[in-house]
Amino acid sequence: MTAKPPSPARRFWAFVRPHRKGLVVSVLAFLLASATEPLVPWLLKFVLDEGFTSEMSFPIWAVPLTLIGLFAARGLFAFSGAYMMNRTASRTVLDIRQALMRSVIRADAKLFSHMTPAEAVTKVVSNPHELTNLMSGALTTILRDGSTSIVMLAYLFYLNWRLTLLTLVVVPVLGVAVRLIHKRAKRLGTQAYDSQMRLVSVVDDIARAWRVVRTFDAGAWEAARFEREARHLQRMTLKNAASSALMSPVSQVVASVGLAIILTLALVQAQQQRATVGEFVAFITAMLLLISKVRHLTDVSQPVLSSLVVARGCFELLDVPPEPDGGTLSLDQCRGDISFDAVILQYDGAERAALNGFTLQVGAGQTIALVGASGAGKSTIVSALLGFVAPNRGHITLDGVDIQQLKKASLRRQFAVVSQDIVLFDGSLADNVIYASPRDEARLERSLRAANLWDFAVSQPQGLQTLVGANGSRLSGGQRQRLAIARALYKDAPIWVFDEATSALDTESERAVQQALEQWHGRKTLIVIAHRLSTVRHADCIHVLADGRVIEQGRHEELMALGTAYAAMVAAQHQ
Ligand SMILES: Nc1ncnc2c1ncn2[C@@H]1O[C@H](COP(=O)(O)OP(=O)(O)OP(=O)(O)O)[C@@H](O)[C@H]1O
Repeated sequence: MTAKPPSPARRFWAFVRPHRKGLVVSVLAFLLASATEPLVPWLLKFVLDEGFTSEMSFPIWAVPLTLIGLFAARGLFAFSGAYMMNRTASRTVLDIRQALMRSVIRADAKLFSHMTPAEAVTKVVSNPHELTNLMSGALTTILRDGSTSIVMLAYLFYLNWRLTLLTLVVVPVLGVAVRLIHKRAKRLGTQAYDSQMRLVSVVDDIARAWRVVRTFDAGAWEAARFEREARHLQRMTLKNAASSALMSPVSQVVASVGLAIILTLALVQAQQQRATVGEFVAFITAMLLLISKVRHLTDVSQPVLSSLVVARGCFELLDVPPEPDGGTLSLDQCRGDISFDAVILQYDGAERAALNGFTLQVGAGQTIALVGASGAGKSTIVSALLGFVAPNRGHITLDGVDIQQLKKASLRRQFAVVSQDIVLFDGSLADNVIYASPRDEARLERSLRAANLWDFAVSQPQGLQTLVGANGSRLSGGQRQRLAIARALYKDAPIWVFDEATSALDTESERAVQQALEQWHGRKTLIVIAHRLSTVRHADCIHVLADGRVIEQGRHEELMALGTAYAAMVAAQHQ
């Protein structure tokens, strides 16, 4: 059983804690700023009392100087309080964002099957800011009105401790009412948060698939889908706000009960000649002031509640289990011998195994091809090789070592992969090739030339610094693929995997890439997956897959001579 995660408030505090010194300074500055407030009327009273007599006990210039000094001190304290509060808040936001991002980067791949990219953006970028803003706003109110409330309460005790103590009987009643409202507000707040995440995903879909939306003339349909979700969110937000807004009237009614009790008791006391009218008036005035301050304090509960809901939502990411690190062994640079031994692999929830007794031997430096109908299991082989999915049975080895014994990072270092769905980053051509490696101009040129993209790159006005747009939107399909190929080549890993990597290339580009790859033949292990069979005819061995296992294997000429599955596929493509 997994341990229950700490409450959102506790977690938030854990992020604020390292910056608590700044918070304390901010609180002190705010308190000092509010302590200067009574000094202004005091100064006026002093000037009026002392200054308008025949003998002044202070020089005239001292008055404007003290007044300006007082305001300057107040300004300084208020500024320092606000600055330190913002400093603490912004540093806390930074820490939360970093922790959330680390968690996403390390997360088990399952996370990405249910969290959309836009949800991740909201949780990592917006939520920490929103949460911290709400909390610091609430804290400022608590400091301002809380300190005055404490002073008022002390004054009330001083005036009449018995009556004050009696007033406090309403506190538990107020507590119960607040608890009930909180429970409802928390439930509604969570529903509103979930609804907001769904809305974010709808926007993500529409923005990402804008071409499809327009091609299918689905604008109205998407607008309706958006409106449904947006209206739901609006209703939930309103319900939540209404529920929180109940707090103020409920607390006032409860407070009025307290006030009624006091009034009655005070009148009874007065009847018995135990209190003067003056004392009574002073007491009631202080009490009314206290009630108004307490009302402000109860208003704070809404932002605090909302922030806890937001905190729960984004801190969920911290609980996502990280991807297991794999084994303990580390490989520096493997030779590139790969073997699959009777591997059975079935995805969670799938009806049948994607790999069903799959066996494969690849010698270091060989070029092998995997061909077969769609869904035969070719990409699953790549995922298994990279440790994204684990076999249910059988073994996969790299240079004779079971990959389960290797650390994931060490395993993945051995591969450069160009996958079916090209992913490019919103940077320049060069950034996309170098990606996360040290920059080496000669290697960059070599990779771009090998991918047949060099001429295009240097013909651009910005050259290698040409921006490719979001996910390479400014490039053609073939250019995107060639850029991904260049990135894989730049990585200079011992094993290259090209999963339908040249499907969008014209014949000339494809031939150029193939010729470039041939130069590495014998030095790199190359696994090519292709539907276009002309791409793989020169491979050292072609493995034909069906239903998760190899049904025939051999060189192109051998398989053609066999005249079975492969030959039939070739014939079909020549029709
Ligand atoms: N994440 C997944 N969860 C469940 N089933 C999956 C998952 N990925 C793939 N499959 C299933 O596993 C089988 C093999 O899929 P795989 O992607 O390996 O096929 P493929 O040979 O690469 O196909 P294609 O040529 O179309 O890319 C398919 O039946 C597919 O539906």
